[in-house]
Amino acid sequence: MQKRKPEPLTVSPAPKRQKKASSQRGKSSDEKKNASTGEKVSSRGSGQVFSSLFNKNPEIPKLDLSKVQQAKEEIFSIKLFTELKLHPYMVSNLEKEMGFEKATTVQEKAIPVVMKGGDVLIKSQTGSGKTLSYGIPIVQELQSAEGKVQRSDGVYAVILVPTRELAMQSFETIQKLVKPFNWIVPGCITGGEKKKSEKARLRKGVNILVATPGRLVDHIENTAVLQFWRLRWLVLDEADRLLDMGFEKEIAAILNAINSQSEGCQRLLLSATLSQGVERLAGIALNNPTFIDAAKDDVSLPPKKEKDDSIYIPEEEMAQPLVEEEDANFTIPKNLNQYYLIVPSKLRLVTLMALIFSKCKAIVVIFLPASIQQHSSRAKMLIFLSNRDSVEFHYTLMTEILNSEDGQQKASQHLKIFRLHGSMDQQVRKKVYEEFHSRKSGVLLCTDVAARGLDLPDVNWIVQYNTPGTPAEYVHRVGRTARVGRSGHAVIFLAPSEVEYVQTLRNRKISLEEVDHTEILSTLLESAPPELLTDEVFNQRPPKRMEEAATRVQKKLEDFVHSKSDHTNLAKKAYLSFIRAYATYPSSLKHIFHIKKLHLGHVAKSFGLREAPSKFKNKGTKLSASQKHNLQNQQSRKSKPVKKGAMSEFGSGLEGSLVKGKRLKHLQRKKSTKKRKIKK
Ligand SMILES: Nc1ncnc2c1ncn2[C@@H]1O[C@H](COP(=O)(O)OP(=O)(O)OP(=O)(O)O)[C@@H](O)[C@H]1O
Repeated sequence: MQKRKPEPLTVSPAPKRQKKASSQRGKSSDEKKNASTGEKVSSRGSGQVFSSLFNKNPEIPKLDLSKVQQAKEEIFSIKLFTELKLHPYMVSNLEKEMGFEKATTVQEKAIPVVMKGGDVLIKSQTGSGKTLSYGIPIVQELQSAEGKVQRSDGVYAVILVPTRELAMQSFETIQKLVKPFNWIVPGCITGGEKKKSEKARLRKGVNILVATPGRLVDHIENTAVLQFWRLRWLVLDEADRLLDMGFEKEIAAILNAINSQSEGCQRLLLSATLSQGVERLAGIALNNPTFIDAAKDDVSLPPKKEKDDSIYIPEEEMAQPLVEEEDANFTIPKNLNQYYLIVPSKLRLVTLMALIFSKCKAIVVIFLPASIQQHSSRAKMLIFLSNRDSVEFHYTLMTEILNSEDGQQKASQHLKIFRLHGSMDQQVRKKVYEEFHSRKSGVLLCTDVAARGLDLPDVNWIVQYNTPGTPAEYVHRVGRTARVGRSGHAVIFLAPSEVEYVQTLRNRKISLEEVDHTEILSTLLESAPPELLTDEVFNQRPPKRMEEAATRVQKKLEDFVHSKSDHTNLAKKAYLSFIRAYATYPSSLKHIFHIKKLHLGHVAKSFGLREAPSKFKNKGTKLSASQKHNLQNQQSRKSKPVKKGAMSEFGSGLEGSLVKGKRLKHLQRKKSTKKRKIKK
């Protein structure tokens, strides 16, 4: 049977304006008709009056936007790896073991430049093969070094990445690359793993070290065997993220430790959203770097800057947030279809459920012998949420709603839900990631811990249920699909007060098509699980209209939230975290994402709550002085760098304090004694 691709969201003309529902005044207390749907809704059953979803919603603004011409970047070059002057074993490994014959554009441009030496900044779209663009030259150089590399030599290359999952992924790629040169030993150290076993591996010797910043600082401070005398490469993958708020102290400590020991290594900074802001670091840590933009033909040599890389980097110098350049254009994968949904807050949750059911429901599960059973092409979906509490709430809601009492998934569902965020136990995080990575379908509810770098095969839908902080993070999130030339879809949910974000993206040459949220809701009629559409309050008659179906599903969700105090507390916690996260948008986006533009009662409904929790309860959208004070406190706390010991969202395990002055002086003293260079 022909595999069906999940059809893209239906793209419809700009949405019809919402009809203002007539008031329901004068109705009897327990029998009300939903004015716009005619649906009889009563307070029987759940003991609560269930307010209508479809009245008193803000107008849906009509956007007449012309398409913008997105920046183009050809993924593949015409160059074969055989033409890049690589060791024959390297080429056959790439071809036979990894299945790659042709270099991607960024690999063709970067590999020769990196092999020449000198610092390099590499900008190329998500999913374009940047890992190999630094991995191949490093392994190529190490395997050809005179005086064969010994494990006991220690670290020749450090590869820094912002998350544990990305560290594991990059480490696995390096492991594949060194297969023909098994005397070169790679290693990986990340927060959450056992420090003792990492120490043991470092003691035995690691030549290419992949690490998350927090854990590397920890070992710099506490593992004497970790030395940088022979370091030849320092790679910052997702460099703009590593140099942004939250990692600046660790990066400063790492650079100082390296500068105090190594004779000056080659620095490589990569990201799909590398902006000129990173040059600021270049002024401190890079030596006249070459700038490679895979979307451009030329390779630019920035102006000469004399600098002494033995300069100690004062931590405060690193503490300034990188300013995203207003005019930085980002390249979006060619085969990525991007949409936006303008959804009133009251309808947000039920619209999300409708999207999940319609994209991930079992299309047709063909009952054939397992050997030839085809996977029906249900979507494999990432859903980005603004914080861990929201992930936990939606995960609990969806898994329980879709599972029968005995925990078995209802036959009609075949919908596997996963969750991933920085507060999870590392072993659980690893198991969840590996299982989701291996599946053909399913839904991963996640925070931005999954936004960058992860190469998750078969992901074909990205749903941004909460808007990311910056356009750069938007680019990385949607970049989890449509990788290396494949196709994919991405949709972002926007409240009517947030539609200006579409223009913010357009200013970066990112063009989205509008989808009418009522069309998504209409899919409930055929794809919502039947048990969500009928119950004792609503008669068993299946709903005939979208509004009826949406009302019934929302009621089920609210009944679940109010059925147990644990559920209600989870929802309240998620609601409060959402409000707090909302207060932390960067100042450049504050005019779009401002708490006073939200109707908190409607926002509460999107967490299945029948009224806004008292802490932020208000009739209109104005916050009381104390609430404003609370939010401003939250905001100032959030904008400060992550405190030592605090768990950053990327779970980088900031347990270790930073490299102390005395340790650094000890390292510097040792610099003059022991130095040995690998001759080329
Ligand atoms: N030359 C190549 N030919 C085909 N596939 C490749 C090639 N090089 C890398 N890939 C594959 O492309 C995918 C994306 O690679 P990689 O994760 O390095 O991209 P990236 O540019 O680092 O993405 P991101 O910006 O999201 O971190 C991986 O599955 C990788 O195995």
